Amino acid sequence: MTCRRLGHVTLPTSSPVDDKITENEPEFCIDASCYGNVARFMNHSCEPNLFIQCVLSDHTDIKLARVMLFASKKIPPRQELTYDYGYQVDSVMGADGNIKKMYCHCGADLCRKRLY
Ligand SMILES: C[S@@+](CC[C@H](N)C(=O)[O-])C[C@H]1O[C@@H](n2cnc3c(N)ncnc32)[C@H](O)[C@@H]1O
Repeated sequence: MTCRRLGHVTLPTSSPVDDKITENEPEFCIDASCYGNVARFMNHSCEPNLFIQCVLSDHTDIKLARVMLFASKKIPPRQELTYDYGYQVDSVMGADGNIKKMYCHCGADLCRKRLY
């Protein structure tokens, strides 16, 4: 099964002795291809009005933190909610092993031009 990311969320690895997981590799990703909530419709922007944060609420397992979005500025009514997906350019590989590119259309003045 391929893993389609809603956002690039990196959580700490479970154990330093787990040699399958490197320090910079996320252990989990959010896959909204089959199921999701309204957040699956939020687009990326290089100048977003939301930021993403992992939050612990009713337990202390950092691996199962809730991924929450918070306003980073005052957002007028009817303005699109966006966050920075946080991909590094050239960090996404297709099933064929080739680096995948996705161009950004956020329209921000300081747009980085690539999602990944
Ligand atoms: C979580 S979905 C966002 C909702 C999606 N736009 C829709 O209509 O259902 C993520 C996908 O939206 C598109 N997308 C989101 N932000 C984008 C952006 N700034 N530039 C280009 N494509 C974007 C990409 O295809 C990306 O894989």
